[in-house]
Amino acid sequence: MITTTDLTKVYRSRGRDIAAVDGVSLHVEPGEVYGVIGRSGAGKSTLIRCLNLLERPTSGTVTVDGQDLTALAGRGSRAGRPLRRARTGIGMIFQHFNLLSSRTVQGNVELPLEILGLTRRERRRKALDLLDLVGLAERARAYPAQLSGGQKQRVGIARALAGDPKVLLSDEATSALDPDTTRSVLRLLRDLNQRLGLTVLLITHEMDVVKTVCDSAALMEGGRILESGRVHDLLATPGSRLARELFPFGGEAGADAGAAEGPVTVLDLTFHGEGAARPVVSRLARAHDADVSILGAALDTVAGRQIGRMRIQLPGRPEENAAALAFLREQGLTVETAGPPIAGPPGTLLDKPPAQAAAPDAEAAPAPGAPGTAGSAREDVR
Ligand SMILES: Nc1ncnc2c1ncn2[C@@H]1O[C@H](COP(=O)(O)OP(=O)(O)OP(=O)(O)O)[C@@H](O)[C@H]1O
Repeated sequence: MITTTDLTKVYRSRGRDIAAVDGVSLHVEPGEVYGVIGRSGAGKSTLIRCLNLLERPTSGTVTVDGQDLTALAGRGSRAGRPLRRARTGIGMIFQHFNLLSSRTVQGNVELPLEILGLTRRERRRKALDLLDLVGLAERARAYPAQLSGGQKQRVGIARALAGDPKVLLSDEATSALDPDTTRSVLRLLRDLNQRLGLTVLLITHEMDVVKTVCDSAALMEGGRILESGRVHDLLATPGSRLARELFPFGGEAGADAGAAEGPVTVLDLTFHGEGAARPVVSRLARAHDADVSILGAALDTVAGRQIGRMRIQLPGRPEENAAALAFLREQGLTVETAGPPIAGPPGTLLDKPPAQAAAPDAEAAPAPGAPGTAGSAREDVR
């Protein structure tokens, strides 16, 4: 539904060129919720503004619903007619809602309908339908100042849907909202995505947003995409920074490992699926007479599916534990041999260089299983 090819946006500032977006190639499937996550300055806002040609890219292409927008003339408010028409198929919502304070809720939703040339009656009917869709029909006559943040964002969403778009772009739409309101707005986005078949591309600095609502995600840094893919595939990818950020292992992973005598093997296990818990670790201990230490564990729901992660330690070098690794893989777990124990709080990996290329020793395979303790906390990578 959205494809960018080698998209680049260079700003010239104080005699220096800044590549805010640097060769980004993304592919967003129809009907998916796709999150681009990164810290402040990563280039997310510039990227999203290039997608609907609010900013004209320096080079590269943007195709939305089969149409190459970069081939159409103009940008921002100076877009030519074909680009303006194409833009009606792309709704956008903003962190600070961007509502007109002098207009009622209904008036705000009617604004794009006026521009589209609907009659007063058509506008009224459509605006009320849209407000109903976002659960705000009874506040149609209120003014923005009389609404909560979550209600304002719902108005923003209703307004963004006025042109019956196939694509909704969300520019940090929940960043100004508290966690409960964030969840309810994300639920609404997911609901609209499913009911209307709407493709949603959102940018965010909050891992929790990706974890709650995204089917796919990309990690952006320094204008580039470092990693991207389906969230569940990323969770099964050894060395994935996004997976580690999305779902840290929990506890003080690695805290005890340094105390071990002699060489050890530290393994990161990922359990997929919602089947009954299988006591894989105790079976491993029995079958291989292994002294297994659990260094950290967490169970959580990511993109609607239950996932468990666990870090364990076995005595001996990895080559001495080959049979144990094979046993774990036979159980359908994704197994990654961790390097030296990783200490430090979750949420710090985005500050580090990209992960090494995937180690060859892990496989994605759905399997039931349920390790340890509570899920991870909200992660803010800004
Ligand atoms: N109009 C501009 N002129 C010059 N530099 C710009 C302009 N807009 C953005 N930049 C620079 O491009 C880089 C990316 O900025 P951008 O706002 O896209 O990042 P971001 O990930 O959205 O961060 P934030 O969440 O803080 O908005 C930054 O270094 C920023 O200073």
